[in-house]
Amino acid sequence: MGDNGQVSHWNAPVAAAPVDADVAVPGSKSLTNRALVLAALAGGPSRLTGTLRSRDTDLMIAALQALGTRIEGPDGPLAAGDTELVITPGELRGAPVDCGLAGTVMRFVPPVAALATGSSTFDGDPAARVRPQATVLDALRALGADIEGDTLPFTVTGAGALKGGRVEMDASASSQFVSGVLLSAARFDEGVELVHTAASPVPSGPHIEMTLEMLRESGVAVEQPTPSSWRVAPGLISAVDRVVEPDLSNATPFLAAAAVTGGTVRVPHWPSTTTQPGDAIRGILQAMGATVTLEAADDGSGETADEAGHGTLVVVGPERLSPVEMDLSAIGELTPTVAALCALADGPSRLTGIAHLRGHETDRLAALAAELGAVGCGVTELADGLVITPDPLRGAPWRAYADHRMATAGAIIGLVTAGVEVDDIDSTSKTMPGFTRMWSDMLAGRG
Ligand SMILES: O=C(O)C1=C[C@@H](OP(=O)(O)O)[C@@H](O)[C@H](O)C1
Ligand SMILES: C=C(OP(=O)(O)O)C(=O)O
Repeated sequence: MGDNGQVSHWNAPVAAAPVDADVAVPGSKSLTNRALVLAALAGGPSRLTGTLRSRDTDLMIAALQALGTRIEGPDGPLAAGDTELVITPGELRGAPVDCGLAGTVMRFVPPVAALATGSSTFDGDPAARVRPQATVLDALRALGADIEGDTLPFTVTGAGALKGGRVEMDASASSQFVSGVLLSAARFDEGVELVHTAASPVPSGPHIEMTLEMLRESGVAVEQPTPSSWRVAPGLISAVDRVVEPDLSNATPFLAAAAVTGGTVRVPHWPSTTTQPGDAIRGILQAMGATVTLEAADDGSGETADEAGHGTLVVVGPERLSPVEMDLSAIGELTPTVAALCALADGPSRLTGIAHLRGHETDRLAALAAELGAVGCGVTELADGLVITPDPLRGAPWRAYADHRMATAGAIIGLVTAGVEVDDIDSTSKTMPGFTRMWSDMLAGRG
């Protein structure tokens, strides 16, 4: 659903020819929302450049503003399109928080509210009320917080400080439980020692790496004594200015467009090293037969992508896509794009390790099975994944379930299947409000 509560139908356009386009994608959701939290907890003002402005990041901005943080544009009060932000921490006070459907707001802001003075009531979209939440609230309770409720809506009543210390949790349902606690932990009196108790690793490992890397950039002492435990020392979170990388997960539908039409898509400013899981699309597309290269930026500097720290990612689609067998546990966010690619491959694919996707914006395994099935693809739902057996596809309504990545998966299928009608394309505003314009620009070859 869009911000205005309207559901917007969209006839996914068919590519009349192989795509050939340059596609610049906006900033990363995950980097933006971590940077905002760290800036709100820091010892002084920070500047954020390349900020993603979308529903999820605007909800994070609104939450932190309500809790007492000043967030402004480069020339004063924050305007809707500003991507350069000046963030000045303030005394934290309780306030109502709208999480929308944003996992990062639901899981990263409660620890901040526990450090505030007064009550913060959290709520969100109907679909957010069924997303896993209790793990992070139980951890905060064990660390000294006063919290009523286990799912949205819930109330955190802060006393201006939190004791902290050692806490155990089973974070199998979401890495965001770990990231949420770690991001605020330097401000707890005793810091934190956090232990994940399940035998299998926390999913979405790169997102935890992202948290650790950004904490270190902010001068926070963080250690990982074992693969499933983390220690954050109490201390100052330094104010740092950051430039947000493009959102590589949001680049994947466009790169998939090159792959499924046998065309070419170039994405500029692709980082040569990154903690973003979206970077893994390079290897996936290669395994499926595409040609993938990170070229030096065409900026006259003469530097290689490695020297410059970024380049232009070029994907050239193959004649036929090869099927894949993959454990996607570390990069679950890419599943809807990868599943759409698999539906267009020339043999059965098996995607596993992604049981936690059942707690994403929707149960993505059930949703992908239903929608790929509706357009004629053979799909078997596993407890932790999907077996996708391609068959000739036909047009049909494609339900997005308020999930931005389900909507973009429908767009990929629609490139090569006439009559795919996405019921709620506005759901893409969660992380990419300009999606339909970017998609038609890509099809028109406008970079
Ligand atoms: O920390 C983050 O920014 C995210 C972590 C992942 O969550 P899960 O571990 O719940 O999959 C990912 O899927 C989500 O889109 C963003
Ligand atoms: C799982 C996702 O989002 P969230 O941050 O809301 O968990 C996602 O964007 O794929």
